[in-house]
Amino acid sequence: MLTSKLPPPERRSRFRQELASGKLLRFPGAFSPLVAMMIEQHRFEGVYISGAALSADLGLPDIGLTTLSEVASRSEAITRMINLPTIVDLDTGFGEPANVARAVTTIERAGLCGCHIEDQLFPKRCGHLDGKQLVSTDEMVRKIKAAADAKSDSNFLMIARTDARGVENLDAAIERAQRYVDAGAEMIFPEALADESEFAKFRAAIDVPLLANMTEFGKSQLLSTDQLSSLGYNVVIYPVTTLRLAMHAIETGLQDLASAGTQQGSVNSMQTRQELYQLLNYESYAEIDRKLFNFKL
Ligand SMILES: C[C@](O)(C(=O)O)[C@H](CC(=O)O)C(=O)O
Ligand SMILES: [Mg+2]
Repeated sequence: MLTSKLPPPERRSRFRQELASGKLLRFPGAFSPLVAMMIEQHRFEGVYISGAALSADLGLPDIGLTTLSEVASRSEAITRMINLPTIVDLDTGFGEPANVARAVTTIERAGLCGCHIEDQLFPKRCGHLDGKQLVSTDEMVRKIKAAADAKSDSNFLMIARTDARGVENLDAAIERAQRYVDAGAEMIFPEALADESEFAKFRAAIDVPLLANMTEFGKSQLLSTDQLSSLGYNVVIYPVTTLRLAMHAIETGLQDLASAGTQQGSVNSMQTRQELYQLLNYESYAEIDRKLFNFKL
């Protein structure tokens, strides 16, 4: 109720333990605190805060237009309402190594368990589009070092994403990832790998935990949790899935309302009032009022 009672250091150390278990941890993306609460209700292991979903929610394309303050405040609002670990997408880190350091500090203070930065040249693109450009390996290494030094909780997870598979090739992506690990990245996010064999090659070459991005309508084959577990991946994100589901449902409902002149035909597809109140834990808020109004000196 109101806010999570789990202090961030405790949440991060629990997350580290889960990660060490070797079990694949599933992180669907949440574009709002309410969606994050539903992800928790459905017993997923964590929540991902996607740059693509966050910018789309603001009506903007995912080309690096959002500010650190916007990302931090949304991340904090989402993290506050759940006990699950949250990981956020910091795009290219909002600038040079010093900006990356400030971004990591800000996000850590917002209570998150980890973040990723990517090796694209600003302005960035969705990792599954053509025409991306990369910064040099040395430049990215400097950003990773700055990020690793900026952490104050050693359990805050620093993830490096490489977009090199789509720009150069798989070997170049592996080479970059190895350099990023040497620079202090504790997990690697290999963006836009094509299929199972590429996921397997990446796993064989890299010693730290790996994150798989199962975004729809992109360049990667959609692999199941069973496939990703047997491939040895540690975290899987479904970054824009909830937003795409919601937007499609909203569109269908609005079309129905416009054509029929009533939403009656869509009521059975809606979350009910009771379901919403349960998710919000409404009853325990009502309890505050009851206690106060029955209070006697
Ligand atoms: C993971 C990602 O960076 C995101 O912002 O969620 C995107 C997802 C997408 O656009 O589908 C990406 O893969 O670049
Ligand atoms: Mg992104």
